[in-house]
Amino acid sequence: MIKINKAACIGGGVIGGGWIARFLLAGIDVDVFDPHPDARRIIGEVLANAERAYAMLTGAPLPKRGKLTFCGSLEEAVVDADWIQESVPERLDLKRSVLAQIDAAARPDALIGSSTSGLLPTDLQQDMQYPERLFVAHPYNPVYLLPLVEIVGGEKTAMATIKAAMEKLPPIGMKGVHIAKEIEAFVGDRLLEALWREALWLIHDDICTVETLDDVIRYSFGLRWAQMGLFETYRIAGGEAGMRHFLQQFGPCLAWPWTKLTNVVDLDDALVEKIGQQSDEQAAGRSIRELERIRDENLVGILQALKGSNDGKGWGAGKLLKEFEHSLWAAGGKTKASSDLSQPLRLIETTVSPAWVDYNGHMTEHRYLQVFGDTSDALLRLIGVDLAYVEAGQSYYTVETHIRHLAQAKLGQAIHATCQVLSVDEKRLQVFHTIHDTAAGEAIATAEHMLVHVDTRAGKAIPAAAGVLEKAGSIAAAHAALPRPEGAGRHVGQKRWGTS
Ligand SMILES: NC(=O)C1=CN([C@@H]2O[C@H](COP(=O)(O)OP(=O)(O)OC[C@H]3O[C@@H](n4cnc5c(N)ncnc54)[C@H](O)[C@@H]3O)[C@@H](O)[C@H]2O)C=CC1
Ligand SMILES: C[N+](C)(C)CC(=O)CC(=O)[O-]
Repeated sequence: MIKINKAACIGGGVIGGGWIARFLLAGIDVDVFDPHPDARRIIGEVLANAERAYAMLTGAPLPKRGKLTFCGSLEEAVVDADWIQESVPERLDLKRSVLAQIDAAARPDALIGSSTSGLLPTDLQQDMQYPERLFVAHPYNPVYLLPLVEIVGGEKTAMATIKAAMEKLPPIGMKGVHIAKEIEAFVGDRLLEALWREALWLIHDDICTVETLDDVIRYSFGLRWAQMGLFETYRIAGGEAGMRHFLQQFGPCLAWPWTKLTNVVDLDDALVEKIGQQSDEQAAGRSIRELERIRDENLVGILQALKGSNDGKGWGAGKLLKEFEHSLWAAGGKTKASSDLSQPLRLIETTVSPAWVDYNGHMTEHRYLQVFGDTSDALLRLIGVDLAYVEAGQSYYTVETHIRHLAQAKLGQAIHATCQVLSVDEKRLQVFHTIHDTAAGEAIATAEHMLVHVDTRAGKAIPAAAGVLEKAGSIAAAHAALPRPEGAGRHVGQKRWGTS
């Protein structure tokens, strides 16, 4: 994969801030220029929310966060970047002059993406000396969670630029779609604008309030659209007769006066105030950052559900997340545990995600096994059982587990897991893991596992490779000096009634 080495973000508002978080969390250094006096605070808050979301999104080993530098000038920010993302306000004159400035200061081979929601790249590249490297990279808010980027070239954009831009998105967890012809608002915003236009008329005409309108979306087709688009959904809606039948049945309605799509509502003061008031009521006092956190939790839950769909192969944005995690394991999966073997190894740091919480309001039991499983995986990578080892046909399988629940883990709580290796021989690895409350340090749960080394193709136990045994053996030898964990070797016991 062709990676971005250094990014520059010009404009760090809603969208620029999202790009900054996306790059930094993918391990890329980012230089930022935004003259807004509160730029550092705003970007800091967006980044904090993004980090919170990523802690819930994935247990895969994220690279070390990139370095964030605020620059005093645009020129300073772009000078050594290989991807420059312009996200200044949506005004053609402003964008043109900013892009000309970027063009003059950037490396000749730098890619220059514009976040514009609808301006034509041909218009944006007018004042550039090297317009062949300019393209639209239109993202969706929040940029750090939603993977799509519409890539649109202008008349002077080189095909090599489009190709390079498309290739650089998967390593940061994003999906580029190349829009074949430039058109104002591209594809996504054309669709959103049609919906928005209609929505504004429905509020204007007092057909419903903003809350009712939003309920209509989020309780119905909004749920559908996260996993299948318009056409796949309508194919199913055509029943066994499929898409052709659907078009025959519902196509004629398009000629009926069901929409006001071609009329533009007058956003006069009265309508702005009406929508503003209804929106304030709907928000019920929640701040934008609070709303962002709720949105992010929901998006994380949806992405995780999609990752597990389709017989575990993943579906849509969930499949992309699965592939992204696979690349993270392959690249950074070499667990960086402390070399201090005089303590149990601290292997997993995570946060209790909303999708992990059950009807009792705390982390549900199978998620403990997930964290313990991740801890075993981290240990395995540490001793050399990485993706290459597994793909070559050998691995460890867990054959026995005993979990104890000692305290509760609540939503959003930071937790970490440690591992003490109890014993190792040619085929077996016995480990004792503990999940801790990171703030208080107390143990929340423990798990003892027996793992057996297998030939995965033959499906039988075989000795592990010499290098693996050597690494596991040295950890086990050091851990033998530690006190045997309280709870090791326990089974599920039951006191008899009436005995003390
Ligand atoms: N807000 C959204 O939902 C989406 C916006 N976009 C596009 O992203 C771009 C930015 O929009 P937002 O982030 O929403 O706007 P915003 O108003 O939140 O942020 C714009 C930022 O640009 C900064 N800025 C202004 N002049 C500048 C200059 N000369 N150099 C550097 N920084 C400068 C401002 O201080 C501000 O922080 C627009 O082109 C917009 O169409 C794209 C997708 C979604
Ligand atoms: C409102 N908007 C046109 C700026 C929206 C977008 O461009 C995409 C999005 O995130 O909805």
